[in-house]
Amino acid sequence: MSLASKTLPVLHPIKSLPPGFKVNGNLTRDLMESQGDAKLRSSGLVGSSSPENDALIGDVSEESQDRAGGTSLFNEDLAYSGKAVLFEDRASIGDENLESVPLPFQTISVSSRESRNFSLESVISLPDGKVLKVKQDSLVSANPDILDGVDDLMQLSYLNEPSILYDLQYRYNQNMIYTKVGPVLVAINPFKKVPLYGNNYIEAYKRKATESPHVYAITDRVIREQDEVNQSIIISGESGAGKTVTAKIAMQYLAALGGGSGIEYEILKTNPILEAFGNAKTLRNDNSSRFGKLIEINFSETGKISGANIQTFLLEKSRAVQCNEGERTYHIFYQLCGGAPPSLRGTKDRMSCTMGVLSFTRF
Ligand SMILES: Nc1ncnc2c1ncn2[C@@H]1O[C@H](COP(=O)(O)OP(=O)(O)OP(=O)(O)O)[C@@H](O)[C@H]1O
Repeated sequence: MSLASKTLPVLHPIKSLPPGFKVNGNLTRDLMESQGDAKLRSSGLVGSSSPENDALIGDVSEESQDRAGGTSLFNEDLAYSGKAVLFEDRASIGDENLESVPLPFQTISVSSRESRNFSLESVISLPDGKVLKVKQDSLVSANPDILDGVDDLMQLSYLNEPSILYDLQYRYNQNMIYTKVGPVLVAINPFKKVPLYGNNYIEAYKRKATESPHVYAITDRVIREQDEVNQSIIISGESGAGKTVTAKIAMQYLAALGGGSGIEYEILKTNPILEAFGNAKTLRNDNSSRFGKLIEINFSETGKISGANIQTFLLEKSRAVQCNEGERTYHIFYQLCGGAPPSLRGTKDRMSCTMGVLSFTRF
């Protein structure tokens, strides 16, 4: 039977789920991958599965249907209607090819039905016109359009994995690689030059002319609050996430604000030396730090940098003598060989061993 031949009932948007509604469980990644991946993800309509949810979602559907009689309840806020999640119970529509079925609405919408094995299914119409059929217990709430690209994820009405990914991607597409989650800063590695750094930006954050999330903003707060108590910035992430670059950006801001004594340049100049002995090319990162680093920067009472202490630990020592296919040992070995006169290059093996011992004693 063709769905097009049916008269679809009017669908009413709801701007939030009934009070007391909870979504438990984890994102069903499989579902996203199998059901139109990015498009479904970008709709924010992907989610969790649990027996409780089955019951709860059943309740939602019924309650939504009850509410559908009173449309004024749902039309009160236009801002929420652009990307509304619609629930509607209707008769079975069989296994027809839903991809080709035109539906009479533009927004993301959901209709549900009970299949033979009693698990609820939903039909979702994406903004680009695609129609998908998914298990209803795999859906979570989408946020309204006005929350697209918020700079603090805490502002989202529905904080779930698809909503977070959608917001981060939305911002990333506009070169906004930084997003706040309360006091935490999330950075997406752009792997390209983004116009977010340099003196103009440093000045803007110094004068508080902008409040966009940024490493500069975090560092600025650290400088201002260190009068009261010592401050720390912890940078974490997987290999290649951008920790080293982020630390350098923070240090540049510290140098720009707390500079004057000249020590700031000495601190910045330690980076190439440490990286020569402790960084190497890996399959994930051409300049991977193979050691941990704790940098302490001291400020005088006048707010100027007065000294620094850099501790390194957990160097991956085995890399000095062996590494995986496609990876390299520490940069220093190649730099020394590259700069050595031809007469010395013939003794490369001996030089590598010597430098290996040197790097062990340094760390
Ligand atoms: N803010 C950024 N802008 C542009 N490119 C960046 C930025 N952050 C990181 N990158 C790119 O990503 C690469 C990897 O970053 P980085 O070395 O800082 O990662 P990491 O987290 O320190 O990795 P590892 O743990 O392996 O040392 C950099 O060499 C650079 O090309």
